[in-house]
Amino acid sequence: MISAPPSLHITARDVDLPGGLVALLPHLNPSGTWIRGGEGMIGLGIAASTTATGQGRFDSLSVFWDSLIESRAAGESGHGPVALVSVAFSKDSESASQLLVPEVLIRREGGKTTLLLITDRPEPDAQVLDRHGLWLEPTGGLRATHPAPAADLSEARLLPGIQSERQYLSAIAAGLSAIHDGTVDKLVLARDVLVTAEAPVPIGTLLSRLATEYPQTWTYCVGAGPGVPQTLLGATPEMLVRLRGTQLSSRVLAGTIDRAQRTSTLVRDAKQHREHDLAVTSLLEQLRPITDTLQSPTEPSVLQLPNVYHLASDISGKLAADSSGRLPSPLKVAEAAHPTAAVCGTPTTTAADLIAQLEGMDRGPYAGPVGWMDAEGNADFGIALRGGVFEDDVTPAGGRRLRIFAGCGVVAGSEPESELAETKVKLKPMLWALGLDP
Ligand SMILES: C=C(O[C@H]1C=CC=C(C(=O)O)[C@@H]1O)C(=O)O
Repeated sequence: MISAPPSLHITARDVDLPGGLVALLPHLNPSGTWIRGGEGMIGLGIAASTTATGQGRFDSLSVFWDSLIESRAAGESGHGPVALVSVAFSKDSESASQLLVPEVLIRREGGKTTLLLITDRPEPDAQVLDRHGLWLEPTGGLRATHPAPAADLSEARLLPGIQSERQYLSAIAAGLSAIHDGTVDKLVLARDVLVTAEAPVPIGTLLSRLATEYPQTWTYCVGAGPGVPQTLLGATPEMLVRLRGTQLSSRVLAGTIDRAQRTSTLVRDAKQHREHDLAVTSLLEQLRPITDTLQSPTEPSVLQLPNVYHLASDISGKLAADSSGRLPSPLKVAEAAHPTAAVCGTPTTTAADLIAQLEGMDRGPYAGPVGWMDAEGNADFGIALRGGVFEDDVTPAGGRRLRIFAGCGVVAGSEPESELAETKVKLKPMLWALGLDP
């Protein structure tokens, strides 16, 4: 854990980024990203960071963030810092929840690009940019100083994870028994697979592949860089909470078919709707105490991704202020919303206990909140799905191991073999980005 610097120096300027964020990614080694449809942000380096575990992980990250915002050098640019955050799924996880403030943030919104430099001491801008492989032309164009590294994934191999496919099928069968005896109504069971790469895996390249192929999703990364406990990355289609001032929105997904099938199969399937409705209900119940209004559509729509179709409900609402007029902080809202029955089950606590028993693994940040927040209380927290975690050991040739996760909602009527097949389709984006699913 790196402690907070006493004050951060922030400079901001508009820049030109002719090729956009995604084209720049392969040239860089990001410490964080959040990109969708070419907009969002790339973070480089780390100006401040912290980690937390346990029941109080949201609170610990919040306390660090509040003190960081308060102690920043005021008035330099009118811009506050931005933090990239990932929170472990479970209070019992050994994996660290992370908050990091990048030293360089390239942010693109509405076609406009802003460059933020956030340092713990005054330093020439050119020096900071050079450290991260960037150069700012006198005319305002932001350029990469290095060519993109070649990604040699020819030696990448796919290995079984903690559970074999057979064990996963048994876990689903056990989950179905718990549903039949009335212990739970829904349970989301996940499994992992392992990818080993002999050569280094350029993270910027992986992220740019995901962002290009899956533009409807949020391409996320938190933690790449020296001194950080883990690197989490992926491309999630699910938004836990998006906050803009008092406005809140969420995209709940649950109910899935392979893209090879017809959308009508999904729309007409009562089991898929039950699975979806439980996820929507859980989010609404969890957000109700901290909101003044909440609206959800009467019927879900169908979200089309290159690999799957999902039932989707876009929820919107207004945050409630407390008696002193203060809105809940972004991490408080994420904590209230997490975990929904899209990734846990119904009832939540019983489902979480069963998940821990039946999956036999630590989910780490998989299915936890991931995203960013700014000093004004705006935030995007997605759910860390369709992604994986780089393990910290590196082979002598610079090779890495990446653990990738996928899960499925199990309700009465679910069939273990179909759920296993669904996890394979959900693993596709990451495997494809790694050159393992041509
Ligand atoms: C748990 C995952 O997906 C969730 C989100 C969308 C659809 C889901 C489903 O149909 O089972 C899951 O609830 C995952 O991708 O690992």
